[in-house]
Amino acid sequence: MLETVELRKVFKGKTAVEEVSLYLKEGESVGLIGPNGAGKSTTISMISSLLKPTAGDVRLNGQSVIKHPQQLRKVLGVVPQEIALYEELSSYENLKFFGKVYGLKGKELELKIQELLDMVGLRDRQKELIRTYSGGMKRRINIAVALMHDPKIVIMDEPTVGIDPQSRNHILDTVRHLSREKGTTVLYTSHYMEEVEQLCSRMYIMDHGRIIASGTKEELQLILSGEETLLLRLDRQHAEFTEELQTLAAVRQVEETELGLKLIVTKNHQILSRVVQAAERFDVQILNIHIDSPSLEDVFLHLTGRNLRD
Ligand SMILES: Nc1ncnc2c1ncn2[C@@H]1O[C@H](COP(=O)(O)OP(=O)(O)OP(=O)(O)O)[C@@H](O)[C@H]1O
Repeated sequence: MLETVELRKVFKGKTAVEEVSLYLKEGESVGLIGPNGAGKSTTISMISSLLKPTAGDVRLNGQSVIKHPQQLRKVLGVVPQEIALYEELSSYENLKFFGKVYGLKGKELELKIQELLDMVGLRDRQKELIRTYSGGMKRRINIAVALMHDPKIVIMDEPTVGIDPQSRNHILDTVRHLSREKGTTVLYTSHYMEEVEQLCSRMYIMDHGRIIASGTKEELQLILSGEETLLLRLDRQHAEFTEELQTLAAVRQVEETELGLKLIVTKNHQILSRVVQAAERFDVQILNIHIDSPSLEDVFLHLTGRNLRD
């Protein structure tokens, strides 16, 4: 349905996006995930024709839309990171205004406004001024605005950053509703892996302007199929013990986490006894060991050498 072909963007000699080719099939929800500065917003701006690519193409049903974006604009709804609402108007009045811009009127406009207010869970607050809303509520109305013209394709740029859990849940439910009930095609960018895992059937992982991996959750996990994670809960932190673990041949990565010391190791019968021996040598007590398959966050760490939210 929608695809990008080797998109590239250079800002004053600095490459922000390089060879980004991705596609969305009709009705799919696809994640675009990467840390801050990876190039997600730049990619979205090029897809939605707000920014001209240095090279590459954006195609809707095989037709280039770079020179003639009107066709895509009709079917595309973009939810930007910034809030673009009139603070001194109520959410109802904002939706009415934007609905009219899209050519809606009369009963059709009223029905659409109420449907969207329901969808984002703010029907009972519609008379209140936007300036009295929380950040999360504004974000939800921003989403409703982008949906006023019933777009077939919706692109959301990190819609849940910095908002309260209730608004976050409403936003995630809205995306599910769009996908399941309306068959909307969704491109959802985030740096929260768990959101993309929950909402999307496929994902693209982006870092330093490039797509470095893509596929379903299961396909991406195959990247680390020869490995497993060990989570060690210890009686105390011990820097030398951690360093010692890093020298063990089977250990790929060691990371201090809130839950304990996390190791990504090559599947290996002897690793547990080596870890236990090292703990004895440094007089560290292991309270608990949890063995698991690597998560998508681990895959990301493996591919990029850093955590998504570093
Ligand atoms: N208008 C611009 N002029 C110059 N450099 C820019 C411009 N817009 C983005 N960049 C740079 O391009 C790179 C990619 O930025 P982009 O905003 O696309 O990343 P992102 O993945 O969306 O990150 P974030 O989550 O922070 O929005 C960054 O290094 C950024 O500084």
